[in-house]
Amino acid sequence: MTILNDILTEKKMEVSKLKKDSFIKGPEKKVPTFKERVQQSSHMNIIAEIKRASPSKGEIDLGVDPIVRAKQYEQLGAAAISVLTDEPFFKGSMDDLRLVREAVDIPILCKDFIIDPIQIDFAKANGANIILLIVAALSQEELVELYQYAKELNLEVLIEVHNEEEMKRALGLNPEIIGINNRNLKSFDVSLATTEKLAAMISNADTIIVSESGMKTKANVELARDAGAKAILVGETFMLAEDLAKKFQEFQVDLT
Ligand SMILES: O=C(O)c1ccccc1NCC(=O)[C@H](O)[C@H](O)COP(=O)(O)O
Repeated sequence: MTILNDILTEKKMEVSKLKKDSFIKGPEKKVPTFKERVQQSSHMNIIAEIKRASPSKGEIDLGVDPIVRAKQYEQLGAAAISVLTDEPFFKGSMDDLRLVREAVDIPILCKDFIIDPIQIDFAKANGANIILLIVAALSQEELVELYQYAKELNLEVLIEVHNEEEMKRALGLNPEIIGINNRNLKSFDVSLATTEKLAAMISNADTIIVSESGMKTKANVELARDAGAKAILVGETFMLAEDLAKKFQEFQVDLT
């Protein structure tokens, strides 16, 4: 059993309890799209994550105030904010996402393990602008169905891959945004070589490549940039940074 199997087992139970009619929909906020933010930026676009805990690290910052943290990320120039909404493995919640939505005016990624359209409705009702679809968690049929459903709802979709086979499946959708996750879901090892190897498979220059996980140093970010990434997704390093502003500045490398 991999951690993904464990997470998906939990997720199926969670989904069975979600009821569409019971969602309390917050007021919709008009914010720029992530794609627009990337197109207008000449430096590395940062998706800064609110991450209380993780399977690989355990507790990171259980008591983080999502409103304070989101405002800091926005002020420091984040292109988007990722909110981990999974509770059992990451100690996040949809309440976190809703609070962040009220606090900031930049796009928000609902970082969860989506296996059913009802989760997309739930994410949208709580203010998400971008949803994550993890290729490893879905059959191709499910991936296509969920992708199309999210697009119909005017959501942006970050399609996440870990290896060549998943990249081929993702490319079949001709997606606008592809996330290459550098963390091996079995071993939790992180290797930026994953971004180098998989980014080389993308021939469409308009596809926005997001290099995810394991960004610790400026050299890591430059390597991702040189491989073709226009954006990075950073959790742990920001959550544990002693000087968040300095770390942010270090990661906003020039893209030109
Ligand atoms: O972070 C984990 O331990 C993890 C384990 C299993 C599935 C997903 C996991 N993380 C989700 C993410 O993709 C990361 O939170 C995100 O890319 C940021 O990573 P990092 O900067 O290394 O915290």
